Amino acid sequence: MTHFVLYAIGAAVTAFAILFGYRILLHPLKSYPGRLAGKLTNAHGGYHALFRSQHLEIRADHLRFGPVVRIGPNKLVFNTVKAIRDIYDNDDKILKSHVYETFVQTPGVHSLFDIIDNRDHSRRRKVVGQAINERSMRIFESTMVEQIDNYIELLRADSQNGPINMTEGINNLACDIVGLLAFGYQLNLQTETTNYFLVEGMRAANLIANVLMQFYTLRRIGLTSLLNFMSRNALNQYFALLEKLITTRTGKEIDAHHDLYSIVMEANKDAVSLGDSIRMSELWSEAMSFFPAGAFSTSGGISAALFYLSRNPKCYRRLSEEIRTAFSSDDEIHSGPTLSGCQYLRACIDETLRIAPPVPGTLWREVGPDGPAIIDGHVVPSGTEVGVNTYTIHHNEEYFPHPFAFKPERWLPSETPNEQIKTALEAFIPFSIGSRGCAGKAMAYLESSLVLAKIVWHFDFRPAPGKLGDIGGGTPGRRDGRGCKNEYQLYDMISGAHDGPCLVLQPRV
Ligand code: HEM
Repeated sequence: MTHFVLYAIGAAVTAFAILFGYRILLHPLKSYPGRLAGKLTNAHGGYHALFRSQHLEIRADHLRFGPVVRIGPNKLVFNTVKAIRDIYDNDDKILKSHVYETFVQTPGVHSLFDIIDNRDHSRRRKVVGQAINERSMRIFESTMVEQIDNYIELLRADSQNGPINMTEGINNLACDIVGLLAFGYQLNLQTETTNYFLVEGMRAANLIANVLMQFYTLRRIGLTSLLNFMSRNALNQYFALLEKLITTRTGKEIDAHHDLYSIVMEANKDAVSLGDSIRMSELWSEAMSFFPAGAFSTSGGISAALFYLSRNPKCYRRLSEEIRTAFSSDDEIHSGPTLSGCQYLRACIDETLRIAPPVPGTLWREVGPDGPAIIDGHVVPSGTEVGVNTYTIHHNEEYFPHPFAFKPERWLPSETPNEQIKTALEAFIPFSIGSRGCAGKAMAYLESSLVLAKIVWHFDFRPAPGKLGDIGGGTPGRRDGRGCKNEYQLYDMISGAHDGPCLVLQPRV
């Protein structure tokens, strides 16, 4: 028995020595710079994903090693605009990485986000995209505004009780909106705690999914099944709610709401073949994916905008003046020429999405079987995972001078030379680009614009006094990329988790 154990240990040590030796000395990516731990194993990325700090690590790696870094045995990250185009706008050679399989709960049931095959994806996107494109938003806007108005009234009441940490309320608002869009269902997260477990569960699931994406071997060896078993009570609660959402919705007429269900059911009627229609299981998996994709991201952007506005009085004053001049009453705040004419508002939103991208990580792609692919002049073999880290490129001085300064003016043609704006736009990828870029961009801008315009119209606000006012910023003295008091901290778990800002709000009307 003892001999057997010794042989097993010896065999394992030898196997690892051979594997690590290969990865360092013979691997096709051997000449790329990077940390030794990353070159040896993806556990390195998994570790940083667990601490939600991979975006900070990757930025530090680029500062140390240059524009191309090997951060996993088979992974390269780039930090140039050329690489953005070569990776994310190159469907012939580059696919979504296999690590997106992490999101597939039931084999064969995909959502838009995790379909790997480009043709399958394109078919699905044509249908699902209809629920969140500009046209759909024109119909859905009144439902969205109703939720935002509830939020403003709750804020008004809460503002009497002292400073408010804005993160939770905005997150609940965004989830309530997505619940209505995805299922035509009123989750009431803003006013009740009954369904709150859904948000907490999805946050935990996001963290786990990100760790598994970075260290995919854990999924291969069955960790997902183990985690599902360990969290079976939470999962049962989740499935019970899902069933309720589904039965409530399917119990109503198709056109009872303008939501994903009505849009998909209508599209299915027109489907030429069975392959073109969306199965029920796929529809509901799609609907659930709207929460992390559409709610956590949008709420992250809005919270970050409030953080930066509250700390940059000049920007805050300029935005208030713009909004309060453009709209003489709350009722006037809706989509249309006046809202889209609020250029400073749009500049504030874009500057927030740059400085605190709600999806701050690296969106992994994989060089497909028709490789190699040429990425920023590098010949990258098939099977290699490649990406650009959004947080890092958004803080690359070459494209964004003074990258840690909140400067909405950098997006205004009246104040910044066209050439500089063009350069910035090429490196600006909060929604990613290409065929796999965000399908909900129109919704994200509409929701962010309405929420921010309404908050600024209804309230004066400033950071809470004392320690509360520091919530959301970094901690001076920290040397891990979180040392800046005036930088909104992102905790990368696909969509970035965040906290604060904590504000004192004073109703104006
Ligand atoms: C500020 C808010 C938002 C940001 C920063 C954002 C960002 C992104 C990014 C970076 C991707 C690409 C993900 C990848 O390649 O893995 C993406 C995809 C996606 N987003 Fe958004 N998003 C936002 C809001 C929304 C909203 C409101 C929705 C509506 C439900 C939405 C729905 C989607 C969907 C369905 C995809 C998958 C698209 C595809 O693969 O075809 N997003 N988003």
